[in-house]
Amino acid sequence: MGRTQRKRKRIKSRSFHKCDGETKLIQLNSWLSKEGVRRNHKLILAVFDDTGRGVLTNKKISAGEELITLPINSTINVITILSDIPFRSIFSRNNECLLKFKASVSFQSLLAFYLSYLKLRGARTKWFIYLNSLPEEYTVPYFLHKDIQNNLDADIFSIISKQKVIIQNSYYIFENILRTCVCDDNFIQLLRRNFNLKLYEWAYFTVNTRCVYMDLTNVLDLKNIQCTLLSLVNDNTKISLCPYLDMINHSPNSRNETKLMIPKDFPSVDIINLHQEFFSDVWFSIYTKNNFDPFTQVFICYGDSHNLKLITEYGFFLPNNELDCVLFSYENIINFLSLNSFKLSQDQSSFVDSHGLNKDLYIDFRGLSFNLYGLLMVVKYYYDDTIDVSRLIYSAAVGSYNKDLNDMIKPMIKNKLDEIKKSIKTLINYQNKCVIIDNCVGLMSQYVNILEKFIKC
Ligand SMILES: C[S@@+](CC[C@H](N)C(=O)[O-])C[C@H]1O[C@@H](n2cnc3c(N)ncnc32)[C@H](O)[C@@H]1O
Repeated sequence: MGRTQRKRKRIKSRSFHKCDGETKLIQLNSWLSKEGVRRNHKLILAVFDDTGRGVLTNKKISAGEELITLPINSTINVITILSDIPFRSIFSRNNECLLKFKASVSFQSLLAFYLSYLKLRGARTKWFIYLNSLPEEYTVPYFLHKDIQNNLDADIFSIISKQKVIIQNSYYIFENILRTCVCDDNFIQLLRRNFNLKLYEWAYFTVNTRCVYMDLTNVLDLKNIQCTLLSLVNDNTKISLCPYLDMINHSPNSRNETKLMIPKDFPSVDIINLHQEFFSDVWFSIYTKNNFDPFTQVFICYGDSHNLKLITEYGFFLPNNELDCVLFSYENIINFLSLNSFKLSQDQSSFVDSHGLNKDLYIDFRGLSFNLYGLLMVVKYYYDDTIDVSRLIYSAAVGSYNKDLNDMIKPMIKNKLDEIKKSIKTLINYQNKCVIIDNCVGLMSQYVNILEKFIKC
C-alpha cells in the first residue's frame, strides 16, 4: 500500500466527520472572522462518534500553542449586559424591583435571562449567527420526564430538584421585573410578550454547559452596582460565553490556560454609562498544554469532575471515571446505626460535629472516605479506653481498611446497592434510545461497581 493510500485509510477509519460545511457553521466561521476572532488555522469543527460535535485538528498541535484568541467584545459577559441600553432599561426605572429582589439571583441566571432576550431579538442582534450555532436542546436529566426522574438515583434526583428551584425562582423574578417595568422599547415589549419558561430553561443550560471562567475585575470597576441590574446578583460575574472556544469538548487528561490581555495602563472602567468600545483592545486567549496528533480531537479540561456533576450539569458521562463516589447523608447513616444498636451519645455527636465528620461521607473505589472512616471510628471506639480515637483518625491513610468498621455498615450498603439495581432495571425498561437515560444508567452502574467492590472486601 502506498503512502497516500495508507494515509487515506487511516483517515477513513477515524470516527468523525467534518461539519464545517454545514450552513450554520459556515456562517459562524465567517462571522467569527468578521468579529476579529483569531483561531488556530489547524482547527476544524467535526462530529465525533463518542462525544458529538467538537473541534478537530488537521495538523499536529504542540503544548504551548494558542487555540483561539477572542476580542472581549465578541464574547457575552458582564460588559455585554451592562452596555446593552435596551436591556438595561428593563431595570433602570424599576427601583422597586431592584430593592425587592436585591441579591436574589446568580449571575448565571441573569446571563440566561439576557440570552433569552437576545434569542427573541433574532436577526436584530449581532449574536444571531452565534446563537443559531448553539444546540437546540441539552442532554441533562433536568429535561427527563418526571416519572423517569423519580426512578433516578437519589443524588441525581436531588441535584435536579435544586436546579428546578433555582430556575423556577429566578424565572419568576425576571417575569415579575418584566411585568412591572415601565420601559416602552419595542424589544422589551417583545420580550415581555414572549419570555417563557421553556426558553429560559434552554438559556440557563446554554450558560451552564458552555460558559468559561473569565475575570474582568481588572478592567471593570464594580464598586457602584447599587441601583444597577447587578444589584440583583448574589455572586460574582466571572463567567462568559465564548463563541468557538465553547465548541471544544472536555477531557480530564487535558490541561490548558487562559489569559486576559489588557493594554498597558488600561483604566478600570466605571459601570455607569459603560460602552463596549472602551474594551476594543482587550482580548481573551486559551492555550493548550497538551500535544494533539493530526486528525484527533482537541480537548480542554472543564475542571476535575465526577460523573454526577458531568451528567447533571453538562449532560455527558465518562466511563471508568475514578472520581466517582457514592454519597451517604449523615442523617441516613445515623438512623441506620441507631436501628442497629450503635446509637450515638451526646458526647459522640459533639465530637463528630466539632471534627466536621458529619459531611463528605462517601465510598469510592478506594473504600470509605476519610470522614466516613472517622465517623465510624467514633461510633465504634469512642468509649474504648485502650484507644485514642483522635490520634487513630488523624493517623489514618486515605482508603484505610478496618474490617470491623466495614462490617458495621455493610447492611446499609447492601440496601443501597439493591435500591440502585432496582432503579436501573426500571430505567432500562423506559429506554428508547435516550442518551440522558443511558448516562444516568452508566453512572448508577458505576455506583453498583463501587458498592460491590466495597462489600467484597
Ligand atoms: C462547551 S460545549 C462543547 C461543544 C458541544 N459539544 C457542541 O456541540 O456545541 C459542552 C458540551 O459538549 C458536550 N461534551 C463535552 N465534552 C464531552 C465529552 N468528553 N463527551 C461527551 N460530550 C461532551 C456536552 O454536551 C457538554 O454539555
